[in-house]
Parts: sequence; structure tokens; C-alpha cells
Amino acid sequence: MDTSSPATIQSLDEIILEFYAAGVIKLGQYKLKSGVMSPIYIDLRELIGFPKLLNTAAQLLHNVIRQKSSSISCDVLCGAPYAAVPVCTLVTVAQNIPMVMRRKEVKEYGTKKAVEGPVKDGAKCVIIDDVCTSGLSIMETATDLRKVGLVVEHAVILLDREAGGPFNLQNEGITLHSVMTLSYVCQTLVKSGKLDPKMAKQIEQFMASQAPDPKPQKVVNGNGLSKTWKQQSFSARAEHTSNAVAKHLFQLMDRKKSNLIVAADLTSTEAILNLADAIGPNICAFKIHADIIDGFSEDFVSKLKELSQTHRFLIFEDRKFSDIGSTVARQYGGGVFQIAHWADMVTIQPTPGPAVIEGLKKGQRSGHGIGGALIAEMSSKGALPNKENVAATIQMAHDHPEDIMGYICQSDIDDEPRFVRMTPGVHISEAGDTLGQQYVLPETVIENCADAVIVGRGITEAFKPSEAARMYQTRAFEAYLKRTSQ
Ligand SMILES: O=c1ccn([C@@H]2O[C@H](COP(=O)(O)O)[C@@H](O)[C@H]2O)c(=O)[nH]1
Repeated sequence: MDTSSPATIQSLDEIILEFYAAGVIKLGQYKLKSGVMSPIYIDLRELIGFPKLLNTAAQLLHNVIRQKSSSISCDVLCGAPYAAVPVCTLVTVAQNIPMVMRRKEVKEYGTKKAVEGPVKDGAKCVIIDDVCTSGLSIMETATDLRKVGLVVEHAVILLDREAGGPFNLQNEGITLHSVMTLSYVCQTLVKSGKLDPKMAKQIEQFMASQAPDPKPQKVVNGNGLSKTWKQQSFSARAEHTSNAVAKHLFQLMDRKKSNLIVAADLTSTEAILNLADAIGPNICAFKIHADIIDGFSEDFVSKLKELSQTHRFLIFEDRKFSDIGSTVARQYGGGVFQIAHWADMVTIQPTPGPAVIEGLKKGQRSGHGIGGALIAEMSSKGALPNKENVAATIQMAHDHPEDIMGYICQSDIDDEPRFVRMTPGVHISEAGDTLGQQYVLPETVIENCADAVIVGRGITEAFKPSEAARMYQTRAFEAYLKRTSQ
């Protein structure tokens, strides 16, 4: 996403708000081309009623071409019919770049051309479009342009709905560049009070449900060899998983530049909520133990959920479910804590076997699979080592990819990129505690196996928890960047 000049981040936000005021961004229930109902609809055709805004859109699009001029070469433009034709015409006039027009319906008379305008064999044509969902309409345009000899390698759009467009187009040899993403638009509307955080969460869930199915990716390192799971980026791995929570967490870690999960092992609801508010911007997930909290209540849960929406983090209940299926179904879906109603992620002990997962599925409340993290290895001293158990745990995960989002582990136990590895027992002082907890540095666990680090007392007992959270966030994310650049 391009957020630089002339629209700085601030002025891009202002433009988004103007789009909203002009009715270009609509909230409600709208039917998409695919027939799917969407809680948000972006109709850039409305821009033709607002000449100033139309011109701004043209400037934003041209900025992308200008700023990426070292990679995008552009002899001619083509606005994808019909919504993008007016805005493309403005770019043509303002920048003196010729334009061609693709006809959707070829005339039965006259020249019968599918592409009108200055078509030169081998000329580089950049497609301009308003919104991209799956990339299909850009692909249709590219097919016609290629048929007449134009070379299409880039498309520039105003808004990416993040439903697989860039990935699908890349497979067809087209790099997609967008001015903004749907998540950024939602974020801006929430910040300005135009969009209720609850509604934003619904949109986020809708987007996750629309995200593409995992597709095999050609992921190779500098030597042309297949990248191991450790070398792959979170965004690439999001494409590999069919677990909605893992996909969401991978995308969140990538966007927030945080692979820090805090373990908020505090007992007062007030202290927990204050911590969540203070460090929310630095974390991807907030882990609690509901059963150690004094005065756990519905009110506490709703406040924590509100904070999770404001700061965009997942709520992680470290319940370590480990009973027969029927008991687990009740522990998860009912009882004092009603965990299934508020936890995005939960930990699971694999010892009962697959029945524990079936029990959780029975107790679940969300529409998607449970965000189950299987405990493969524990951090405490003397934790029972058993290779057979680890192998069986991996098998359980592989047999339940819709419900298992990843592992709690201490070493590199599996080659499969789709699972998120989370490692507790992380502290910048490796001394450990007096009750068997063992600590390792964030850099070491990321290098060993962790995608996300789980840090408890390193943050909660720090003199300034928010500064400590920032420090762990930076160290863990930099270690991840280093690992993926190898
Ligand atoms: O193997 C495990 C599994 C879970 N935990 C949990 O993580 C945190 C660690 O807290 P620190 O204060 O950073 O020690 C805590 O909630 C444990 O229940 C773990 O430590 N090891």
C-alpha cells in the first residue's frame, strides 16, 4: 500500500473520510458481484459526481506509477471498463500518457475492435482500476490487451479488498499496486469514530472468510531451493493455512509488526484491563488464565473484547484443556467462564487424544474452527520428554487443520508452514524462577522454532510494562525478519 506524497498518512486518512462523506464507502449489507453479502461496499463510480475527489483519486494512482517508476514502465494506460475509465482519462490528460480503451462488448459493425486507441506491439500497458477483489476483472482486461500485442505486467488500483487479488494476478504475471487496503480504510474509519469497533471486527471476520483458499506457492530462497517453513514470511504462510485463526494471526503479525504475545498472569481485572490498554498496540495476542482472575465477570470480558478490537489483538485463554470430549465441551462452551464466547485461541493438552478436539468442536460458539494451540512441549524444568507424544501431537494437528492453529513448543518439531509456533519461557534475563520455569532469550527461541514469543513476567513485572512490551516486540520481530532473510 502506498501512503506517501502527496497524500501523507494523515492526508490519505482525510481523503478516506471525504470518500466516506461522499458515499463512496458504504456500510450496511451489500451484494457483491459474486453474490456474497458484504458488510462494507466501496463504490468508486460515485466519484464521478465529485470532480475534485475524482481528480484526487487520479493523483493518488499516478503517484504510485511515479514512485515505482524504476519497476513500472508505462507507455500506455488502460482504465478497466467501465468504472475506471473516467479516472484513467484524468491521469492520461494530467500526465500526458496515452490511453487505450477496452470494449467489453465488441461491436458487430465498423472496426469490431476489442481495444481502441494507440495499440503498438510490445508497448507496456499499465491497467488502472478502482477496486480489486479476486483480480478477475483486471485479468479479463489484461487478456484482451495481450491479444492485441500489448505487454501487461502491472496494474494500479485505488483499493485492495484483500481477497486474494495480488496473489491471483501475480500467478498471471501481473503485479498489483494499491493506494490503500480495505483494512486501512476500516482502521481509519474506526479511528475517526465513523465505524463502530464491533462492526470493524465483523468486517475483519468477513474479510477473513473471503480470503483465498490456501494455494501452493512457489517459495524459493536465493539459491532457488524451496524455502523451509522458517524462512517463509508470515504473509506467505497465511496463504498456506485453512485455519481461520492462524490465517488471521499470521496476517496480524505481519501488519502490526508484532509477534509478541503477552501472558497477563495478573489476578485483578482492573490491572489486566489497564495492561491490555497500555500494551495493546505492541502485541498480537493477549493471553490470560481465566481461573486465576478475581471477580471474573461478563463485564470484564466485554471490556477486554472492546480493547481487543480497538488495539487489534487476539484473546488467548491458556486453559490447557485435557479431559474427555464431553467434559471439555462443557468446560469450553459453558460453566463459569463461557470460554467459547470470548476466546479467539485456547491451549489444548494432547494427552486425551483427538477426542479433546472433538469436545471443543462440540462446545464451540464461533462460525469458524476453534483456534486450538496444541501443547507439544512445555518450558518447565523436568517437563516429560516423550518423542512418541510429540509425534502423536503433530499427527493430531495434521488430522485437524481446520481446528488446530498451531503449537506451543520449544523446538523445531514439524516442517509444515501452516501452523503457528508459539513459545513461552521467554525473558531477557535467562535466570528462570524458583518454581521450575526456564527462560530463553527472544532471539534464541525465534531462531529455534518460535513464530511468536509468549512473555509474562518479563513485561508484567517490568518497571514500565509498556516500554518492556515495546522492547520485546522489537527484539522478537527483528529476530523473525532476520530468520526470513536467510
Ligand atoms: O510450556 C508452557 C506453557 C505455558 N506457559 C505459560 O506461559 C506464561 C509464561 O509466563 P512467564 O511469566 O513469562 O514465565 C504463563 O502464563 C504460563 O502459564 C509456560 O510458561 N510454559
